[in-house]
Amino acid sequence: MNDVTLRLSSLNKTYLQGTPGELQVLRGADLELRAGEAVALVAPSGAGKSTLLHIAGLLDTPDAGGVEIAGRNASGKGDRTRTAIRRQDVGFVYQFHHLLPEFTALENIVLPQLANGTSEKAAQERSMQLLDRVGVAARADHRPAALSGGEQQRVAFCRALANAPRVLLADEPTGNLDPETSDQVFATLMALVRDEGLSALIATHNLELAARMDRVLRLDGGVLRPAE
Ligand SMILES: Nc1ncnc2c1ncn2[C@@H]1O[C@H](COP(=O)(O)OP(=O)(O)OP(=O)(O)O)[C@@H](O)[C@H]1O
Repeated sequence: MNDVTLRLSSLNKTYLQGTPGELQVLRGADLELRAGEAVALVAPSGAGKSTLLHIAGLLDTPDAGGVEIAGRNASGKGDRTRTAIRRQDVGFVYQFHHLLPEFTALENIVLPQLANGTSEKAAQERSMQLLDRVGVAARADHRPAALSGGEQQRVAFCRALANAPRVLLADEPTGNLDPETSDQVFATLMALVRDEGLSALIATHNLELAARMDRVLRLDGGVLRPAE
């Protein structure tokens, strides 16, 4: 059985910049993320973590190499296919919550489900279950500005998982929180990842958090290697 939910093969990415010209960020990066596995991605600032996550989540394209998500090959596919794969099987979490400010916490989680064809009733139920799991159900009707930083990030996790993706990609998901809140919110994220049987690739500068995951990979010189 093929239980690889995210496969990155020989990814290359070069940015064209003014001076000195070209910057090669990825030089043959490979990754196999298995079902239910949480993997930390560590690297110095500017090494290419966000680039790798954007390519893995089909928000950007590599110059060469392949991306396969939940058994579907996205390489060389058009925007419609890539968007469909992304909507169904990829959830994103960023350092900042990026919730829509004019909608409530609940609505922020319901909306991506409606966009994916889920009925309003089912979307509401799933959203309330997720909010309950992260301990923010009592704040369902609050807008993001009326939530604490930790609560905002918990709601952002729920939104990322709204459509029950197979793969979660997170870029410094607790990087904007104070250490104590970061610790608690990270524990909530890991519990969600485990409950949902997700595969997660989580970029972090925090080596203590990285050590709580199943594996730690370092992005170094444009390739991924197991961290020492
Ligand atoms: N669109 C772009 N055009 C040109 N250069 C870019 C572009 N996006 C990123 N870069 C450069 O590529 C390198 C890698 O950027 P990236 O954001 O992937 O790094 P990162 O490891 O996520 O960094 P950080 O930890 O600081 O967020 C950086 O030197 C950055 O300046």
